[in-house]
Amino acid sequence: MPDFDVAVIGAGAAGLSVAAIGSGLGLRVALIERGRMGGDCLNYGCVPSKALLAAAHAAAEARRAGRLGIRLPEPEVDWAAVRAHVRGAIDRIAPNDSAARYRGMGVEVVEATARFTAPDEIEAGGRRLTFRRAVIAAGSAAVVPEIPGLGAVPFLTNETLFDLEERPAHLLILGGGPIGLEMAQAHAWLGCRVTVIEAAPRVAVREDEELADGVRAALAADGVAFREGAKLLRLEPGTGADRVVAVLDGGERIAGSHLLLAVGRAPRLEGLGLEAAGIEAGPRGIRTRPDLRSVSNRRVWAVGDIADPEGIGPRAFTHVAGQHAGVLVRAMLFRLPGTRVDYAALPRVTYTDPELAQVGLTEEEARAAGHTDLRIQRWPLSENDRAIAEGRAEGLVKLVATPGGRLLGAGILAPRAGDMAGLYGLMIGRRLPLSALASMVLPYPTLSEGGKRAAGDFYAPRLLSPFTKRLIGLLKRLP
Ligand SMILES: Cc1cc2nc3c(=O)[nH]c(=O)nc-3n(C[C@H](O)[C@H](O)[C@H](O)COP(=O)(O)OP(=O)(O)OC[C@H]3O[C@@H](n4cnc5c(N)ncnc54)[C@H](O)[C@@H]3O)c2cc1C
Ligand SMILES: NC(=O)c1ccc[n+]([C@@H]2O[C@H](COP(=O)([O-])OP(=O)(O)OC[C@H]3O[C@@H](n4cnc5c(N)ncnc54)[C@H](O)[C@@H]3O)[C@@H](O)[C@H]2O)c1
Repeated sequence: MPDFDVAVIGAGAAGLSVAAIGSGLGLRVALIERGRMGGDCLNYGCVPSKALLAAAHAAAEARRAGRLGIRLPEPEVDWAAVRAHVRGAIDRIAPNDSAARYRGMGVEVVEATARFTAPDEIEAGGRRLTFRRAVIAAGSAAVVPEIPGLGAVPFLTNETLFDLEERPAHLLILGGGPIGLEMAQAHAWLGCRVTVIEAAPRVAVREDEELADGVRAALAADGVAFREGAKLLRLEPGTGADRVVAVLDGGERIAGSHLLLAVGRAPRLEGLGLEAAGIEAGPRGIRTRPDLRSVSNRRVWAVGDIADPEGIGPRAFTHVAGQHAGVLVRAMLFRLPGTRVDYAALPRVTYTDPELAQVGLTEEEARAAGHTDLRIQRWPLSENDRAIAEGRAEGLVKLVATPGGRLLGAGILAPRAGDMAGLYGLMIGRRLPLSALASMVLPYPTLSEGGKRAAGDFYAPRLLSPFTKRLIGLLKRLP
């Protein structure tokens, strides 16, 4: 008889969900965590980054109130108080993820590093735990790339950025993905000089180009400097307050006070003892089947940032960790056949202002997936009454649909775009046609009307066609 029905490695978003559901279903669950309960999202990711953005946003709102006729003095940024706000947000949520709460649920929380010692055994904190099923939820960590000179300069990652005691005078950010862009805008709004160095031809390179251009323009207006398509040759120690110098191909030298690495994430595979348990993994994570079961050890499953279902690489989001937990419970515990991860309606949001939300496929992704004939429906916020009333009319809703009106993807560039994303996820997931959105009654005036107008436009050519006009001509003669 194994010690545990389920042994979970990692108490981040993914592991916590699995442990809570498992113990709720009456299973004997061990949850092993070597660091802070709550993992990256709570301690070094979503929560501190959104808390910092909220503080920065308040400063930005004060500065731009002038567009509405309200002139305020330049806001004073109290860095220590901003940090206290960020810490306070983490502390407020932490009890939900705490060891005490999970022990109260009946979970055996082991505060130690876990490593497999056999296909059905884990060693943690000097204990050997046998299991019926193991779930690897060890997450991912910031990539520290091999750049000449990196070892000789101080650098930050998401694990150290939010603990900075002093406000950076000039923050150099390597990488223009969601972390780089969110942190660029937050720090610019908080009064730091910011330069983003991006190797790809443009920042937000995975996002729809039209929408990404809008994000870049907004950040540039906030004072963020960009070097796109830049090759960083080496890093050198600087002098005085400028502690880091980035030397680019072409000779440009950019001196900054701090350097943030935001060049992607790597699965935390090291030290897990995967070989001892015969668990296959690659650079993108634990190789699993679409139902998240390891391809090589039937007792083992993987969820969250560390899982690589079908070799497509991780989708590193907290909501994906939650989705994985749901799939795992159906496949591993209820053994429902056909259960699999499905990313067709997956949302992702870059929480800049305006936010960039994408649900399902971008136009480029849809074409790459073999949809050669697409209908692209756009609605600019400059045509949205609420956006105009609020003086925030830069942005766009862009729908990607089949010629028959099936929605494949929706991109939104707008304030709080993420809050509008759910509707499109539901449409794609339930295969609802654009007519469902076009005929929906939405409250006026709201930004969400933009999507309805974009969907309505899809039917406009048919509605206003000569055939319809002839039909109306006939119908009007009826008594
Ligand atoms: C700056 C930043 C901002 C982000 N913002 C967002 C956002 O706004 N929205 C969003 O959806 N996602 C966001 N993310 C992504 C999100 O944080 C991750 O997708 C999510 O945390 C993944 O959860 P996880 O449980 O897979 O891994 P993690 O949260 O990384 O948890 C894994 C846990 O496993 C533990 N562990 C690892 N190895 C071992 C071992 N051998 N033994 C014991 N314990 C171990 C680790 O200590 C860790 O606590 C952000 C990420 C970052 C870095
Ligand atoms: N809002 C959110 O949901 C949110 C926020 C932050 C992070 N995340 C998750 O975390 C993941 C990681 O975020 P990220 O921004 O670190 O990674 P990313 O992989 O999304 O972006 C990294 C960027 O760095 C660039 N890059 C790579 N090497 C470089 C180099 N040597 N020099 C210059 N640029 C280089 C890449 O071209 C890319 O544009 C995201 O993909 C996402 O899944 C989500």
